[in-house]
Amino acid sequence: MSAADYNPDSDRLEDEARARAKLQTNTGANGASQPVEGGPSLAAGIGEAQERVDGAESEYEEIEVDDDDEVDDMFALGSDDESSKPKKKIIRVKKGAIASQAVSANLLDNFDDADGYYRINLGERIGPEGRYLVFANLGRGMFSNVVKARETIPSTSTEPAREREVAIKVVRSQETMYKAGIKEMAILQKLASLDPEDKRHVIRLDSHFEHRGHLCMVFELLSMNLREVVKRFGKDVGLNYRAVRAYAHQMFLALSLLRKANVIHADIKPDNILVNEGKNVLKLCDLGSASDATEVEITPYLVSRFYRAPEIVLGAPYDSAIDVWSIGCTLYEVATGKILFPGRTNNQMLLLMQELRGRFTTKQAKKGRFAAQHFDDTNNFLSMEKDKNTGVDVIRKVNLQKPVEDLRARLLPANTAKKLSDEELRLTNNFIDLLNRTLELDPAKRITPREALNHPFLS
Ligand SMILES: Nc1ncnc2c1ncn2[C@@H]1O[C@H](COP(=O)(O)OP(=O)(O)OP(=O)(O)O)[C@@H](O)[C@H]1O
Repeated sequence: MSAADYNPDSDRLEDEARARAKLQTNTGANGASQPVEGGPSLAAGIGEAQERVDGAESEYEEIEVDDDDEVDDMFALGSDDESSKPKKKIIRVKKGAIASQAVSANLLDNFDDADGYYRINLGERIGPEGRYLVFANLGRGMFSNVVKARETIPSTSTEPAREREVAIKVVRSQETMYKAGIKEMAILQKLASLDPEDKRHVIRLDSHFEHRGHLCMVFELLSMNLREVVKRFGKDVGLNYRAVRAYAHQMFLALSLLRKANVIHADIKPDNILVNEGKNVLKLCDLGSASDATEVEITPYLVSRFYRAPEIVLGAPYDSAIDVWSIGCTLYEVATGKILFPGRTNNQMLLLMQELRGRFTTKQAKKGRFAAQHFDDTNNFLSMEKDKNTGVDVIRKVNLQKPVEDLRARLLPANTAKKLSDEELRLTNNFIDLLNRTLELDPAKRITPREALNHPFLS
């Protein structure tokens, strides 16, 4: 499956299940919608907004914001030309106050939508003393909407006032999400304390505040996520090996930091890896599913499906090796522009994994809590399929002796190999070897981040 065809939104239902499972694990709650305790009432919120407008100075300022209707188009284009840049529009807002259009919209309505997302208006100021001026939307996930804002940093006795751009993750106003956000911040702070010089490629949290019952997390601003990079610069063919190598190196640096901190990310995928404007530096982001390696819970929906390690699907105990598996799937996608295991169900994921990597050992096929759903007593794989003629669900027994797919054949077809220089051939062979080691079905045999950093592809 081409990575460009993949629509992260099509996984929403499973994502909801995943989020619920994860929130239960993280916070002991059931993930049901509940307003944040102590969150402002609608009436109080309107009063506050009105007061700020009435009390503000009469001057207006003109602000350039993204034209909201055009934002999605930026990601739809497969090119990097001028037309792919988001369109801008100028709006007038009260200086230092909430944007007038934001107020009027909110007077008629609640501040949140039905799912607890904050309805942000471009041009709105949020944060202590309206410090952050929101001017673009960056993305929306299960837990939050993320916006781009210009921060005004007040002058000090030694430095004049200045501005910089930041990303703000506005968490949905539900108690469970709020708690998950608090946990995400604690993990980010732990990781930052172990990487004081910011050399390990994990996103930096700058500060946080509350806005109308929403936890707002302020991050360094990056340019786009890796799914968008592949779609724009390597649609269906992937990026060149120099880029793959640089990205792989940085991803394993991030993983080695997580391992040092005893943290499992549990949602690594191209969407959660951001790159800078120059596309030469990446940062691992979205630690909303992360947890301490000592407090893991067995759930078949952890990690987005295409990047989900076999031990999760089988319901076996797992550790930070699940992140290495996800990195393997991500690197394949970056190098080829195609999704490695595009399974529609957990059962199909296991079939695709075995077709490429060979059958599970008897021990693995028996070990996990969910293994009996996928294997019979004699370890035949039970592939759940639809009959091609009748469309009825059927179970096909698969007794796979050897892999039927081959990473080498996919990454180095014979006609390509002949055209490569010795150096290119060496690089490609090393990449195939690294991938094989990240995609070991047995987590105990899977390469560790430290070993990966010393692998010939990266050293
Ligand atoms: N610091 C940042 N700089 C630029 N863009 C960002 C930043 N943080 C997040 N984004 C954008 O917002 C999107 C959603 O962010 P994030 O994954 O952190 O949110 P989420 O609500 O936790 O999502 P999920 O559904 O994956 O849990 C990212 O894929 C990215 O495109």
